[in-house]
Amino acid sequence: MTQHPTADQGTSHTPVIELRLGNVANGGVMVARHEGRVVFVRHGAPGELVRVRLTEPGQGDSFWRGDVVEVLEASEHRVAHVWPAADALLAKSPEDIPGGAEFGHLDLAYQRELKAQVLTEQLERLAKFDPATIGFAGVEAPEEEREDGLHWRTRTAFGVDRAGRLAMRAARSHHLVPTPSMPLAVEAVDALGLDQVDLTGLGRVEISAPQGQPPLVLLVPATPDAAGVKWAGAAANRVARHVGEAASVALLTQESGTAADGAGALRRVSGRTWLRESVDGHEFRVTGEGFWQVHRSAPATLSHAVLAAGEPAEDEAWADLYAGAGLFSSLLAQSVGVTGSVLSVEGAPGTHADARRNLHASPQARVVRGRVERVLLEEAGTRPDGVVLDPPRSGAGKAAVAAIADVEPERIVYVSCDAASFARDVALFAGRGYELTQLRAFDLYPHTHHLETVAVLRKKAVAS
Ligand SMILES: C[S@@+](CC[C@H](N)C(=O)[O-])C[C@H]1O[C@@H](n2cnc3c(N)ncnc32)[C@H](O)[C@@H]1O
Repeated sequence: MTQHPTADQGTSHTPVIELRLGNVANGGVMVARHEGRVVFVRHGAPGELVRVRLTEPGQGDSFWRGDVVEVLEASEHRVAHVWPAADALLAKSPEDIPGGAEFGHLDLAYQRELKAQVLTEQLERLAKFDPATIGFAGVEAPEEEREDGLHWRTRTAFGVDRAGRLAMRAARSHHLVPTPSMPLAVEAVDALGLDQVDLTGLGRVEISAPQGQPPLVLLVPATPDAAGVKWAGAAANRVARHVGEAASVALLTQESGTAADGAGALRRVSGRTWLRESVDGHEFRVTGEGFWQVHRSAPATLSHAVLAAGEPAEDEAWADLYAGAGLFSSLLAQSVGVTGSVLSVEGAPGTHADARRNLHASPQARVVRGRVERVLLEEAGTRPDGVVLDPPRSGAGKAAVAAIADVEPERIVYVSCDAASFARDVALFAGRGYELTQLRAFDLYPHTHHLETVAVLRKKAVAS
């Protein structure tokens, strides 16, 4: 049926059209076609017949984007949204929907099916590789998951709206939506009641809430100049008074990029500026602005998957690249023992300092701060038994893949949180003679489109 975008209920700038949705694409959108043009649609499911409000469709655009506003024929996998505030069918406008729960209207098992389809499609398209050939069995639940997939985020970042309220950004927008409650976060986050505090003067509120420990509330000024820091300081005092001893409060006063870059100056307001995490009896200090896995089960789930994939053994030499606070390095150090070695490489200063402390009692671990691609240049010819890499969402990229391939590890364990950059890097490794031999995927971001993969790459056997 041919339909032209039509004005809908007086909102002439946001036309609504009827579409039959096709497959899921990377980013959690469904692909549909309208008069030959591709439309990427949020909040739907494959096969559904829906009415879609287009987002600023230009006649010259090669594709359009839109949001489901009404479901005419529903998928059998559609359920009541787990977070009513993020339900596109209840919202007045897409600008009123906080981002970060774009699969919340689908049952959990089906969310995992869609994630497996995206991973397969990315590997086929970017690496010309069919993961079924190595027995890829779909996306697994994390260890210790709740049936409803809620309350898993131990790290949650909020914005602050003009009225000084706790807020989250709408997806693909700068619009801030007041967010007094966040059901994907562990319960300790809502329990702080920061929606009752005037946060004027702050630009960001990052809450880290490890299990069994008081949370740390990290506050970032709305503007980084001296006046902005003063305003933020007053807000930080209000937060500290409100939470009392239930949480620590710190102010990040100088930023470069994100807090995880660790380049900021962390000022203690109350309590302490760091957290203690523990995994399988290993204790980790994590500085306020440092990296730690987000899902409460992620550190254990991923550590176990990495050890099972790489099988590090006594006496072996391993490298842990993009090592964060040393999560995998610690477990590798235990596996290789004092007669083995682990090179642990992390770029962010605060997180690197954490790794140094966390690996202090492991003389077999060498903790180096620097960019992976640079540090590995100095390791040429070392030929480690294994390398673990866990890069940020953008992946390792050409230079780091080349540097890893140059040291010729026997096996590579690649941990990734992005299907597209992972598939691109698999293709780069293939160009250097490494092939994918194992692949597991974990649903460490329930109700979002994200997933985590743990893969093994090995040098292809050369035919004699
Ligand atoms: C996804 S985290 C992984 C951390 C760790 N494996 C864990 O599970 O806790 C990626 C880490 O890589 C660091 N990083 C990003 N780019 C880097 C680079 N080019 N060289 C070294 N480290 C980098 C970040 O600071 C961050 O700590």
